[in-house]
Amino acid sequence: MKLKIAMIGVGLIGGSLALCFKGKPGVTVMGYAHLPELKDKYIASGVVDDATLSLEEAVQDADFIFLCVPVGLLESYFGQLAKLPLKKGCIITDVGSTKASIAACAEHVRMSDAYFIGGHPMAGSERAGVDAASSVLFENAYYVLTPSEQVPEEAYDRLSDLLAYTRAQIVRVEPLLHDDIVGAISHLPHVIAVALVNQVREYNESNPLYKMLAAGGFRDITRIASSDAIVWRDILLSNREVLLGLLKDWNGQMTAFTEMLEQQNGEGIEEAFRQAREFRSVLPERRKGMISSLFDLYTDVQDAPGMIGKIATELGANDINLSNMEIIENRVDVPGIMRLSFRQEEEMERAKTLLDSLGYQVWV
Ligand SMILES: NC(=O)c1ccc[n+]([C@@H]2O[C@H](COP(=O)([O-])OP(=O)(O)OC[C@H]3O[C@@H](n4cnc5c(N)ncnc54)[C@H](O)[C@@H]3O)[C@@H](O)[C@H]2O)c1
Ligand SMILES: O=C(O)C(=O)C[C@]1(C(=O)O)C=C[C@@H](O)C=C1
Repeated sequence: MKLKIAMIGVGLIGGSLALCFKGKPGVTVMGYAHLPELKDKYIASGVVDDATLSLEEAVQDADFIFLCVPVGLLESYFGQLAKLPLKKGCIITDVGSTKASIAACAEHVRMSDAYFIGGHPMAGSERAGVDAASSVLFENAYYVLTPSEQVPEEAYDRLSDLLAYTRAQIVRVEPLLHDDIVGAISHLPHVIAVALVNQVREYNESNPLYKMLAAGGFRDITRIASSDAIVWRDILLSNREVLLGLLKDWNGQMTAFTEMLEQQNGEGIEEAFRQAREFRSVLPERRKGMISSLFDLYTDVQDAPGMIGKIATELGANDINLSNMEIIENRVDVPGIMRLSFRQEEEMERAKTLLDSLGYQVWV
C-alpha cells in the first residue's frame, strides 16, 4: 500500500516526524517549504523524500497532512487547505503545543473529504529548525490526540497506527483539559525560566560575576529559556487565559516564600522542599529517546585545550559516542570542570569506567 505524507513545516518537530516515517514500507514524505532556501535544505538534509514550494502540490493525493508550523500560523493554513482539493478521507493533524483554540479554529473551516485530529507530541527541545530533527525524539514520550466527536474511529485508528512509527505512547485528551495541564507543566515553566534568566541578565550588567558563577542549578532550571522566540510567543498567546490563571497561582507561591523568609519560618521552607522532592521523585523517568535527555559525566581538567582532544580521542578509540563536551568552569588558578554528555546511559557508564581506568577523577 502506498501512503503519501505531507509535512507543512519541517523544523524540529516536523523534521523529527518526517524522519520517523521516511523509508517505511510504501511511505513517501513530501515537505512543504515557504522559502526556496528551505526547500533545498529540507531535501539536502535527507529528512524528506522530496520538497516543494507549492502547498497544492504538497497536499495533492496526501493521505496525511501534518501541520508543524508555529501555532499562530495554523488558522491561515486551515483556510488555505479548505480551498484545495484533498484526497477523500485524508487526515489533517497538527503538532501545536496548545489544543483548544486550534480545535475551535479547525471547526470553523469546512474541509470537505478530510478529517482534522489535533495532536501534540509531548517531547521537544530548546533547539529549532530541521538541523535539530531526530528520529528518536518521540521514543517513549506521550503523544496527545484530541479528536472531536465528529471524527470516526476508523480515522483516529489510521492516525494512531501511523504514529506507531514514532514509538510514542498515544493518549486521548480533551482540548481544554490538555491546555490546563500542559499550561502548568510546560508553558508556565518556560515563562519562569525566561523571567529568571532575564532577572539575572540584568544583575549581570553591573557585575559579570553572576554569569561566571552560574552553575548547575541555574543551567538545570533555565535550559528551556533558550527556546525559539516565535514558537513560544504563539504558544503563550494561544493559551493566554490559562496562563493568566497559572501566573496568579505562581505569584501566590512566591508570596508564600516571601512570607516564610520574612518570618524566618525554617520549618515552612523545609516542608516546601520536602513536598516538592516527594512529588518530583514520582515523575516519569527521564525518557531515553528525547533529545534533551542527555546523560552527563563530569571530570576535573587541568589543561583544558590539550585535555579536550585527549579525552575525545580516548572515547572515540573505544567506540563511545560523545554527544557534547563543554568546560563549565575554567579559571587560571583553579582546575576546570568538564561536562561530557551522552545520549545513552550505557555509553555514559562505559565512558566512566574507561576514564576511571585512565586515572581521571570522574563523577556523575
Ligand atoms: N519545540 C518543542 O519542544 C515542541 C514540542 C512539541 C510541539 N511543538 C509545536 O511544534 C510546532 C513547530 O515547532 P518546532 O519546535 O518544530 O519549531 P521549528 O522552528 O523548529 O519549526 C517550524 C518550521 O516551520 C517553518 N515555517 C515557519 N513559517 C512558516 C510558514 N509561513 N509556512 C510554512 N512553514 C513555516 C519553519 O521554517 C520551520 O521549518 C509548534 O506549533 C510548536 O508549538 C514544539
Ligand atoms: O524539553 C524541552 O525543551 C521542551 O520544551 C519540550 C516541551 C516541554 O515543555 O516539555 C515543550 C513544548 C512542547 O509542546 C512539549 C514539550
